Amino acid sequence: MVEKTDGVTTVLHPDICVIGGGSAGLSLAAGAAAFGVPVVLIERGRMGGDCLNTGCVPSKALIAAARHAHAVRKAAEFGVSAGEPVIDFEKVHAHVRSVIAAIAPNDSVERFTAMGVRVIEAEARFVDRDTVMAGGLTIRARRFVIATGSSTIVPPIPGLADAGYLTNETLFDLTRPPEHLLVIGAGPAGLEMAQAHRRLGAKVTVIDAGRALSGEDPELARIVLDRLRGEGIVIWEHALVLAAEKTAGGVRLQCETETGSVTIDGSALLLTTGRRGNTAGLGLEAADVGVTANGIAVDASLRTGNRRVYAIGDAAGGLQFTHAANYHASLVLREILFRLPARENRDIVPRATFTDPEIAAVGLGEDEARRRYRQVNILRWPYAENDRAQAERATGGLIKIVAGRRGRILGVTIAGAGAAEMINMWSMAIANGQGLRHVRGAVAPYPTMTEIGKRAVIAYYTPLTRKPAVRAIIRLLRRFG
Ligand SMILES: Cc1cc2nc3c(=O)[nH]c(=O)nc-3n(C[C@H](O)[C@H](O)[C@H](O)COP(=O)(O)OP(=O)(O)OC[C@H]3O[C@@H](n4cnc5c(N)ncnc54)[C@H](O)[C@@H]3O)c2cc1C
Ligand SMILES: NC(=O)c1ccc[n+]([C@@H]2O[C@H](COP(=O)([O-])OP(=O)(O)OC[C@H]3O[C@@H](n4cnc5c(N)ncnc54)[C@H](O)[C@@H]3O)[C@@H](O)[C@H]2O)c1
Repeated sequence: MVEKTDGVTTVLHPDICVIGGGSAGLSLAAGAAAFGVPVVLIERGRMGGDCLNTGCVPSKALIAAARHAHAVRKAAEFGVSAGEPVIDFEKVHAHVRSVIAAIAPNDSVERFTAMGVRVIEAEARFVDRDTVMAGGLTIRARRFVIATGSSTIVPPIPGLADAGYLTNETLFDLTRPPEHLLVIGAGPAGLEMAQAHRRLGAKVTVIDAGRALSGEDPELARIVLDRLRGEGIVIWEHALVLAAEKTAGGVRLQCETETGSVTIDGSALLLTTGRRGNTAGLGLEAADVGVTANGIAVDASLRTGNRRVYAIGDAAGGLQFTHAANYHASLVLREILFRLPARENRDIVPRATFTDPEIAAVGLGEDEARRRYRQVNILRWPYAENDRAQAERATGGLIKIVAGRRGRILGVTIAGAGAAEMINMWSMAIANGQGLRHVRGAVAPYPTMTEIGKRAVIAYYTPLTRKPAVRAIIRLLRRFG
C-alpha cells in the first residue's frame, strides 16, 4: 500500500477502505486481503461489531442457557426427575462472556493484521468524495465500503429517557435477572430475549404496536406465539405505549390496547423496536452519499450515490442479519475485484428466529407469491406426523412450502424444532432454482425432522397415483410379467 508522509499527515492509498469492523466489514476486508489487495479497515469500537459483542453471539449463548433450564423443567415428561432448576444468573452471565471470548480471536486486530489488513482503531469520517480521515490518518482509497452497522430505534414515547431502558448494548451486562422484564417490540430480537429471560426465571411482558412476528407468515408465527404464551409470557399485540415513567420498583408503562387502557409495572425495560443504519458523524454529505429513513441509500448493487462508495450490512438499511452482511460483502468484493456486476437477491437470503420453537423462512411467503405469480401451490406437513418429532416430544410445528408452476420452489417457512437448520436445504434449492422433484429425489435419513419437508412434497405428488393415465401405464406394464 502506498503511504506518504508530508511531515504533518500520513496519507494511505489502499485499493479498498472499509469503515466498520463488524460482520460485514470483516468479511469484506478478509476477502480482499485473501486476494492480496491492499485494504484498510477502520473500527471505532470493538472488533466483531454487534454480532459478536451485543447481538447474535451473546443472545444465542443466553438462549442456550435458557434451553437447558427448560430441559430440566421438562425432563419429567421423559421419565427423568430433575425438579425446578437452580439458576445462578451470574454464572449464566459468565457463560455468555466466555462464549464471546472464545470467538473474539477470530475477529481480532491481531488476526486481521496478520492477514495483511491495515487496521486503524479510530472513528472514520469522510472529508470529501475520495477521502476519509481516521485517527489522524488520511485515507484516499480507490473504493470505500461503509459497514457501520445499526442501532436500536428509540421510539418517541414521553418519559422514556427518564424511565431508563436497556437495549442490546446493555442487556448482556446484567448480572442479576430482572424480576419483571418489559419488552417493547415483538420482532425476532424481542421474542428471543423474552423467552430466554422467562426460562431463566423472570416474569416477562411484551408489547407491540402491531402484530407480533409481523415479518412471518401468520399461520406459522401463531405456533411460536402460542408456545411463548404457554410458557407464561404475556404478549400484547396492537398496543400503543403512550408514556413511560420511572417508579421505585423500576418502570411503568401506560398502554392503549385493543381492550382499553392498561398500566404495566416492570423492574426493567428492554427496547427491541427495530434498528436503523448508523450514519451520524460519518460526513456523508461531504462524500455525496445519501441516506434514507433506514440507513444509507444504495441501489441493488449496494452502491451509494457516489460511485466509489458502497454500503453493506445493517448500514444499508435492508436485510439485517449476519449472513446477509457476509452475502453483501461477497457481492461487493466480486464487483470491486472482478468488475462482475453485483445484484442483491433477497429471495435467496434465509432468516431464522431462535425462539423455541424456531421459525425460519426463505424466499416468498404465500401472499407475496400470489401477488407475483398466477399459479401458486401450497404444501403443508405437520411435525406431529414425523416419528422423530414424536420421539423428541417436539410435535408442535409445521412446514409450509410455496411452489409455483411445475413445482418450482418459491418459498418455505418452517415453525418447529430445528427449523433454522432445516431451512438450509430449502435455501440451497431456491438459490439454485430447483423444484419439488429435486427434493422428492433426495433421500433423507430416518428418523430426522428433515423428512417433514420431504413428506410435504410426496403428498403433493400423491394425486398422481390416482391418475387414470398413470394407472393405465402400470396395467400395461404388468402384462409383461
Ligand atoms: C440482539 C440481536 C440478536 C441478533 N441475532 C442475530 C442472529 O441470530 N442471526 C443473524 O444473522 N443476525 C442477528 N442479529 C443481527 C446481526 O447482529 C447484524 O445483522 C450484524 O451484526 C450486522 O453486521 P454489520 O457488520 O453490518 O454491523 P455491526 O456488526 O454493527 O458492525 C458495525 C461496526 O462499525 C463500527 N462503526 C460504526 N461507525 C463507525 C465509524 N464512523 N468509524 C469506525 N467504525 C464505525 C461499529 O463500532 C461496529 O463495530 C442480531 C442483532 C441483535 C441486536
Ligand atoms: N435471529 C435473528 O436473525 C435476529 C435476532 C434479533 C435481531 N435480528 C435482526 O435485528 C433487526 C432488529 O430486530 P428487532 O426485532 O428489533 O426489529 P423488528 O423490526 O423485526 O421488530 C420491531 C418490532 O417493534 C415494534 N415496535 C416498533 N416501535 C414500537 C413502539 N413504539 N411500540 C410498540 N412496538 C413497537 C414493531 O411493530 C415491530 O414488531 C431485525 O432486522 C432482525 O432481522 C435478527
